[in-house]
Amino acid sequence: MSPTSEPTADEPQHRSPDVDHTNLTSAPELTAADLGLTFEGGHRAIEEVGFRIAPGEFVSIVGPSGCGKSTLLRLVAGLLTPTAGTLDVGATSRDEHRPAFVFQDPRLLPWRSVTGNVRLPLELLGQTSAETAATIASALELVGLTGEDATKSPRMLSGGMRMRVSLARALVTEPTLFLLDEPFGALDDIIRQRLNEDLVAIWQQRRPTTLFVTHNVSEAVFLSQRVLVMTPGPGRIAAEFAVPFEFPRRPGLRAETRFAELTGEVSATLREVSA
Ligand SMILES: Nc1ncnc2c1ncn2[C@@H]1O[C@H](COP(=O)(O)OP(=O)(O)OP(=O)(O)O)[C@@H](O)[C@H]1O
Repeated sequence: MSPTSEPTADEPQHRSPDVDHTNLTSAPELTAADLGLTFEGGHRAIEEVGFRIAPGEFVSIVGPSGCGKSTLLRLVAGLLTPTAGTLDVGATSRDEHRPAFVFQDPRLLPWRSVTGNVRLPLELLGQTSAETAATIASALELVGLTGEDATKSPRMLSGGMRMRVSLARALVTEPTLFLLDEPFGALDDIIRQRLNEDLVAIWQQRRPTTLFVTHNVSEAVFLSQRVLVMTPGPGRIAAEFAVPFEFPRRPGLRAETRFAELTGEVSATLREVSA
């Protein structure tokens, strides 16, 4: 564990021989220094947040409820503007990095089929149905949905499948910056674990710079190269943990002593900062 308020990530340190680094040229580096956000009305959500996230890195953020995790993600997405400090997403325009956001609620349009939902971001980019067919098929395959699923209406799908559609819709534009806000929080344990395994595989294949917010420490450790722990609001980054496990992450990792030990350490720190 290392307390951190300044940018500390060191890209080579997080490189793993088991991970494909070939797509890293387009993924952004994220740097924050003394970052703060005070909402209108005076509520300080986060303050003095500092980090450096390497291009293509997978970082999870854990912290007590209300500590500002979603606020931090919204700042990185450009949905909020910092009221203090600096945040650099490695480009003058966030569009350059095609950011994609996934929320706990899949937010599918009920009147559109699975394909129609996944096509939406491409339509917003002005692409026609003929142009998008192959891209949509590839996004659906990436998240484990079949051609038969593609024709279904969202109401015919389980919660886990709806989340797969939400992931496909986010991935269809091939984002280089991937932001996920507690996406699997409403799912049962087994479905959640499968989606975790699939998400790691997708990240390995595409290598977007990824920020993942979760309340679940075990999920954070399973997925990430690094876990940041935030204090209660106004949130700061109190500690960070490097996750040294090789990729791909196998389901059996969760049963290993080294996994339990690291999860225990992160949980203990979270309890400490929350006390
Ligand atoms: N638009 C807003 N105006 C004022 N305060 C807000 C606004 N949005 C969020 N907050 C407050 O800012 C703080 C941080 O909220 P945020 O949603 O970022 O926390 P969080 O860590 O993601 O919470 P949770 O884990 O419960 O989802 C909370 O106290 C919240 O009530």
